[in-house]
Amino acid sequence: MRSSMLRSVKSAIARSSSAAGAQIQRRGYSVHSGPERKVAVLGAAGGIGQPLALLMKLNPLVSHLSLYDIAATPGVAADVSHINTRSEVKGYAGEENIREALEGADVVIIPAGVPRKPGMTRDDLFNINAGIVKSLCTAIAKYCPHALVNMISNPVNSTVPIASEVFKKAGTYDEKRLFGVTTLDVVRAKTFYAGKAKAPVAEVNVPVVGGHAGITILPLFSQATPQANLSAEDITALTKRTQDGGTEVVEAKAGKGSATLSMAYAGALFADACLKGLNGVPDVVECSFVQSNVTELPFFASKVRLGKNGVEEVLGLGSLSDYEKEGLEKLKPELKASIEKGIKFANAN
Ligand SMILES: NC(=O)c1ccc[n+]([C@@H]2O[C@H](COP(=O)([O-])OP(=O)(O)OC[C@H]3O[C@@H](n4cnc5c(N)ncnc54)[C@H](O)[C@@H]3O)[C@@H](O)[C@H]2O)c1
Ligand SMILES: O=C(O)C[C@H](O)C(=O)O
Repeated sequence: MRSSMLRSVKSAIARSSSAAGAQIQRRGYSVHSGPERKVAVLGAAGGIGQPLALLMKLNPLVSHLSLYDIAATPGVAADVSHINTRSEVKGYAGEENIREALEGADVVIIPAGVPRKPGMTRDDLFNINAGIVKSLCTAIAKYCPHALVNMISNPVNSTVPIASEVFKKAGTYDEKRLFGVTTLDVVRAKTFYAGKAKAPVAEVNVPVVGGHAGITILPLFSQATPQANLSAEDITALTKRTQDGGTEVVEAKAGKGSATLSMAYAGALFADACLKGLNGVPDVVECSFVQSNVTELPFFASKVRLGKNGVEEVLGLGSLSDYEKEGLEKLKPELKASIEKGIKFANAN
């Protein structure tokens, strides 16, 4: 009697843990734990940093989670560390601790820096965030030069070029290891398209190319799947909404910052893809702002195949509609200027 009860309890536990595994898979996380991987989040006490720390703690691919900020990280780390998942969590506060925070990191995610307020552009953040990114990348070059760097801090169109120049100066630059995180643009494009096309959102795919600010964000709805017969007006409205998605959130938050929760989700998805690539999972493809030959611009967001060394292949744009071709030509001058601004800053300071 007792042993049959024990058997039914055991099978109930097995059923519920496989259901939990299936749920994790549905959320887009891997269920396999894989080799030891250290992930560092710089800016971990912030609006993005905290939920991102939570999501990375839930990721079974992470064995060590390092949470760094100029202050307040011990509290975030203590809190997150109580979650009963694989990774060991450590919090580091202050520049004197950045070495330990970074040493051994496989992936470094950077959401450090100030967010926008209503009426500001991302470029208005340049004066503060450029210096923050430069100092953090100087530390990365010293303490974990082989890590994959996921740059979230805005303006991404300039902070990625800044990082590349810092790494070049330090002699550690590897274009395969530097990524501007544009996943939130893809997440938004998928959500908005699914709504308009009345398609199941989990099945929708939309590549987003270009950069990460206003018209430099170019969603390619002509390549969206599943295909839907949307009118030109619908495509224009969807494009505009994707390009203005960040501003929509900034205005709704009315002075209390920009997207944090959706960004943490997007940042966690992109970091998960980087980890899968490092672990040798085949065919991991995400859009990202990387060094590129896809256009004449030195950096450009497009689909990228991720592998054991970071970028394995930068994929081309595929065929574009006339509307998208026009958008591509329009975005180039702005994106070029933002890239040059970043390079100039890094070399002058
Ligand atoms: N790429 C994207 O799609 C995307 C999306 C949303 C936000 N962002 C950008 O992410 C950045 C952060 O946004 P947030 O809402 O989390 O801001 P926040 O102000 O809430 O948090 C930023 C954190 O960075 C920390 N910080 C500042 N200087 C630092 C330094 N030198 N070293 C380590 N940490 C430092 C702050 O202490 C703070 O905890 C902003 O620049 C924002 O524009 C990018
Ligand atoms: O819009 C912002 O300032 C933050 C971020 O770049 C976003 O797209 O939400």
